[in-house]
Amino acid sequence: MASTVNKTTHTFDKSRLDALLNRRFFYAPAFEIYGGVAGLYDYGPAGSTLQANIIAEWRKHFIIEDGMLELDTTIMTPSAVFETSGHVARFADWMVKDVKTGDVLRADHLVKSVLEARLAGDKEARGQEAAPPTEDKKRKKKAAKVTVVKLEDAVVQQYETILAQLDNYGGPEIGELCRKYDIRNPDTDNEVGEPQQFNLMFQSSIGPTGQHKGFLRPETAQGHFLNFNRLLDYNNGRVPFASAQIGRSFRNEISPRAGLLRVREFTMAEIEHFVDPEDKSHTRFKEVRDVEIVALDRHTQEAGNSETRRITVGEAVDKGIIANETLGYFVARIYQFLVNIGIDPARLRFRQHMGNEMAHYATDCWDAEIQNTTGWTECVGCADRAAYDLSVHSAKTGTPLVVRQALKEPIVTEKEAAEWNKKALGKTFKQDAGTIQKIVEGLDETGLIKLKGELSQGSTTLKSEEGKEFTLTPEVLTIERKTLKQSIREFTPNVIEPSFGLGRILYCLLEHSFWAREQDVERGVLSLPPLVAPTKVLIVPLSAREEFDPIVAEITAKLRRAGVFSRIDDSNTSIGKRYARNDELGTPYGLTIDFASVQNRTVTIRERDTMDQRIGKIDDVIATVTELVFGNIDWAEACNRLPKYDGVQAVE
Ligand SMILES: Nc1ncnc2c1ncn2[C@@H]1O[C@H](COP(=O)(O)OP(=O)(O)OP(=O)(O)O)[C@@H](O)[C@H]1O
Repeated sequence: MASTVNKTTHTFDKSRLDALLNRRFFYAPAFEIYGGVAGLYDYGPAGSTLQANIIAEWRKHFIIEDGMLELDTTIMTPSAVFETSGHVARFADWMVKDVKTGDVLRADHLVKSVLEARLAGDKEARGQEAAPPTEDKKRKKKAAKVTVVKLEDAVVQQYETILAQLDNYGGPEIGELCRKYDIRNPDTDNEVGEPQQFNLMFQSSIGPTGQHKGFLRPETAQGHFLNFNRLLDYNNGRVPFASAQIGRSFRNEISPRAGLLRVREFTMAEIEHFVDPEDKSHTRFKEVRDVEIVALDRHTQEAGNSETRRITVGEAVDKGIIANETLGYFVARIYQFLVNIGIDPARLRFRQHMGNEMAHYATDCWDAEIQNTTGWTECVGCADRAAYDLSVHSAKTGTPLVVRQALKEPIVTEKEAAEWNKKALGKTFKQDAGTIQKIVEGLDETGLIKLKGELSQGSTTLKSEEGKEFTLTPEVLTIERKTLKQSIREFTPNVIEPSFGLGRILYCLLEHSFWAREQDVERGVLSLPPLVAPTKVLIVPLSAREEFDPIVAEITAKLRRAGVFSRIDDSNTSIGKRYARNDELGTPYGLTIDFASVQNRTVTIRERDTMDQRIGKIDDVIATVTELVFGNIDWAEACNRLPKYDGVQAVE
């Protein structure tokens, strides 16, 4: 970590952060000069590099560390794929319409915002917020239409229970809540109609005829499943293995109003870990057993509250709170990744899905939620999807998507088996022969024993699905007990899926990193860790005089060779202003080049958060800053190596 600095006195101000992100072009509404489109954003240089650095760390942390197989599959997907996966029927959210204006709102979000606003109004009425409201609180209050009204205790309790269980409700239940609690459109105060489902996929057509329906994918997962056989082959036919993909996804969100937290086009990073359904242990689980997370489990929420507990991943798996080791392994690795890139661990929790919230086929699901000014937001989903996806694609296409495993010890079993006299079968039953064989193949052990008994008495009668009857004799069919040796085990693997939304993570990281110095509240500082900061080192020559050029060139080249991304700021403003500008960009270190640099070959290094400055010989400072950037040392260690700069001294 770079430094310790007291940022606690600073009150977070979202409007200042938004202004900074816009001013420094981290991101901005797309097509702005055409009026923009809700839920579409462009990233500028700082935002793009920040995202690229988060992705680079993601690749290192997951793909390289666990030898995952990387994929890049298509976005445009034929309709059949999403019909089979269930997206065409079920990838939908509930929306409600304002009965007078026709404005469309996402139903669960409406209930949440209205009830939260009422609870905030109640809290204020009860005088629990003694401190005078800050600008930010006033702004939020206005946006959420908070009116200060004290509620009955029982009503407060009901609202809290509803909010804890909101993700568990379907459309009809949400409709009932709207009526029961008089939930209206906050913008107009009009009533809203019954919730209706709205499919979130963007539809398109492939080719000029318009006959081949397609969709822009709403997640990258299907590309992994459809390539399963090739991936399995690439992995020498063995499971477990994981595939990973980083790419764009598209969702036609109902009313995206939360900046990067809810957009219509975004970058996802997804892992599909294929595992034997009978053995979901993980060989590296012991390495993460002691990782402690804040967990909000299913039972707590279903009982109507939101109390969390600290628990190690090891204990959670041992007690069956997290379903299996592989899921636990990923929960821990997700925690480590998010904290490494700078997410505040005090504002990170893992929330388990409730029964109704989870897809019907999933066995367990945990969301990494990050707290920000809008509340707790799911940023990573981590689900055990069982064998659902591979099974449905296999059934639809007739392509087996299975693992065949040679058994160490063959399994020997005794079974009743049908023995056909094919000639007699064909002669007697002609075109019905196939149907008859199918009926017998479909019988279980008990059915075959029954048949055997009947045949031993002379004949048996079978009935087809259509109700046609066939009488069989021992001349056509006999049932015999046989010893069978099975040396191959065939199974459909289960899938554990961690799914990351990079925009949500990036935005929460910006919120967690943002603060302002007491002496300069107008400007902000982004305390991004060097690992992800867009620029690692700012090179600041005292002025644009030519005599500094050779040293600037030398330092730039040496940093480049060391793999440290730097930028030069030789603009015509004071050094203080140049540093302030780069504090806003999150640049962790600055090197100042002045006349002493030319005379004595010294430079000063400044740390962003403390503004502490140290001085040293050029090569020593470059070596130190390189180690700082790569996280090998912290600022305290840098201070041991380099003396404090008091503004005048030179270094021998
Ligand atoms: N509209 C969106 N904008 C930005 N990121 C998104 C959006 N929808 C999903 N994501 C990201 O993709 C990840 C995986 O998607 P998933 O389908 O689990 O989300 P979800 O449960 O549909 O999210 P929500 O309930 O918030 O709509 C999420 O954890 C999130 O980070």
